[in-house]
Amino acid sequence: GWPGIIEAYAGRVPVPPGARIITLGEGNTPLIPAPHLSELTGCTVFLKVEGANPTGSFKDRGMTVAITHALASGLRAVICASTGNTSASAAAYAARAGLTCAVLIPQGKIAMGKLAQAILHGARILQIDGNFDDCLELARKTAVDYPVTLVNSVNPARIAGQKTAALEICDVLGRAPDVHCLPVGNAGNVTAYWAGYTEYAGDGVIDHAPRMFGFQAAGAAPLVRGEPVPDPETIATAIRIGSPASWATAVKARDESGGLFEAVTDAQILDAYRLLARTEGVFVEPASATSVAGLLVTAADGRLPKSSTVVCTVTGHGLKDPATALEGNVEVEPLAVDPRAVATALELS
Ligand SMILES: Cc1ncc(COP(=O)(O)O)c(/C=C/C(=O)C(=O)O)c1O
Repeated sequence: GWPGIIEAYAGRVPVPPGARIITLGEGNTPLIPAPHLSELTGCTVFLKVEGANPTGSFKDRGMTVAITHALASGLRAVICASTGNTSASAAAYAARAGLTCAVLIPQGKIAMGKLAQAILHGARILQIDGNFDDCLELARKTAVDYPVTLVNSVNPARIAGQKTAALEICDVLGRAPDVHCLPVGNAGNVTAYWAGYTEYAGDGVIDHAPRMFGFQAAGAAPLVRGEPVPDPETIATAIRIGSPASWATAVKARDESGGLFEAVTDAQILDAYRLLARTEGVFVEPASATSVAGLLVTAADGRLPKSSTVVCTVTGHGLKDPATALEGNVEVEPLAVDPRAVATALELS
């Protein structure tokens, strides 16, 4: 069976010699055709469904490596700031490794599914009166002063693990896509994908790397505006980040790939969120739908050439954020108990 990304890509994902590998079988996620999005855009669109990872997001790819290194270092605790998915993943992998996990999250701005994961995995959870950027600053300072390993995506082990999504896409497609769409928050993932694609191009495994199209929520789009956003706001809480830690490498990925960063509105994100679930059968959390919202916008305005082969990474499972799924999307009325009422309500007749 699939051994997890460290073993599957041994030699490309460095771990300390003799280290005990901490894995939950992450990676090897579905790369599925998206016929409806292909029809809408005139492109050949695939979805890289990262919600299929063990804790329901792409973070597991990086966390298996970061926790393997942390365990080998001899330190007994890890720490991370998180909008939710990093903390869920760190908590799971730390639990498996027998390490203590401290997570700093922005008070009141974490989706319930993610909080449930951190709690059940036994993380020590501190809600900070501030945003993600404040949490990250505090986590960084704590890791300097205390014997804890910072496992945010500023940790290179995270990037090394997360690049394997790009490798998998090339291994399955037999080529790189022309364009890769993904949501961008702290910008570790766009950095990691670019690292993976350029590694494979450098090794001659693929002829060319794709153009990287990174999308941010309009209220949290520092890379689009070219300056930090002091008070980022978006319903896509996973990418409610105003000062990406991997700013420089994200800009490098855009420029070297001939790609772009673009902002999409919360309304466009929610439309894509519903469209994905209702036409492609794929339930993702709002931040993940940002990549599809961006695909639709750039296809409509001509920046995405027709007939392109496009991969959209959808980064987290929809179950992470049940509250948003229920908001305004459900007509829940009491129903009479006779079949006629059912048929009428379901418009079966
Ligand atoms: C579902 C989902 N989609 C996209 C992103 C953006 O990735 P990056 O650009 O690499 O940050 C995140 C990020 C989450 C955190 O940053 C965290 O969990 O602390 C996410 O959870």
